[in-house]
Amino acid sequence: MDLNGKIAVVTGAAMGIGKAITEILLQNGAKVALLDVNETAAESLMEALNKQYGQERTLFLKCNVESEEQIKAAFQKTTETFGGMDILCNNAGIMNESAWEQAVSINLMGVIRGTYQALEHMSKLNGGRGGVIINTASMAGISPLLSCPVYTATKNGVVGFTRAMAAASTASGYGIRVNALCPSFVQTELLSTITSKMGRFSHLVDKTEQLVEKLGMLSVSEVAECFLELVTDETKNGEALLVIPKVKKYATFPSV
Ligand SMILES: NC(=O)C1=CN([C@@H]2O[C@H](COP(=O)(O)OP(=O)(O)OC[C@H]3O[C@@H](n4cnc5c(N)ncnc54)[C@H](O)[C@@H]3O)[C@@H](O)[C@H]2O)C=CC1
Ligand SMILES: CCCCCC(=O)CC\C=C/C=C/C=C/[C@@H](O)[C@@H](O)CCCC(=O)O
Repeated sequence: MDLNGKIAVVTGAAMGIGKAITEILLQNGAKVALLDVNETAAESLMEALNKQYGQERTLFLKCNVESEEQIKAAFQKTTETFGGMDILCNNAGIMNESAWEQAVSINLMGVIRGTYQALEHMSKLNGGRGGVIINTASMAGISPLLSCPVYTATKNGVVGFTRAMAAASTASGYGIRVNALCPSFVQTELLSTITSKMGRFSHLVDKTEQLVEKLGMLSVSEVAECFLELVTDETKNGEALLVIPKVKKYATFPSV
């Protein structure tokens, strides 16, 4: 898929991995709607992006992925402004084992809400052009993180939802590919604040820090490069791409 002139929506776009994904989309010629709850971070990012790429290439929309209404309104505004929707990255996520219901609502239900609303604009069955949806899962969606059982569950859910939606899309003729991005630890604010968010598993923080030490840390741009591969390679559908420092590998699952 050639990204030039394509229209993309990224959730959780103001910081971290979402910001890097937004930047790589812009570098490759796409227009991007940035959705986020953090207006302050988004506004300073928008100022920089407008200078670099021009005001007509980006749009910030305040949107909490916990709200179906807000997602619906944001996608409608994107379509009205740019003339359609070709790419969705469901990226917004948190790690908080204390506020675990909110983690499920953002990390898993937010991906489902985003995907279902996107079908209204992207599915060929609804007059859309088709396209691609990339869900930011995690390595924890394939291999469990003992300090974060709920986070692990949400990311396993995202991988399962991605694989089933890809098959449903093919069988239904939506014309949409659906893939999951599964990075190991990435240098972002989410990772730098984990110690205060492990709730009842705080005593296991050392084990996670040892794992970070052992696996190493990815930069957001390394993750964005892998996102780009999943978007542009039209042979990829229903894939979970595992990204670890110096390792990039498509996950395999037992077939029954
Ligand atoms: N940092 C890491 O080590 C890894 C992160 N991930 C996943 O990558 C995604 C992005 O994480 P990071 O960039 O690390 O986090 P981050 O905390 O740096 O950025 C997350 C962004 O999402 C936004 N956000 C949070 N809740 C939201 C909501 N309800 N609605 C809309 N926007 C919301 C935040 O305002 C922020 O701009 C998450 O899904 C995370 O689980 C996956 C693997 C590793
Ligand atoms: C602490 C929450 C941070 C959330 C950010 C992420 O999504 C990062 C997830 C990254 C990696 C997960 C790896 C899990 C690995 C384990 O299942 C296991 O393979 C490790 C074995 C133990 C060891 O080798 O020490």
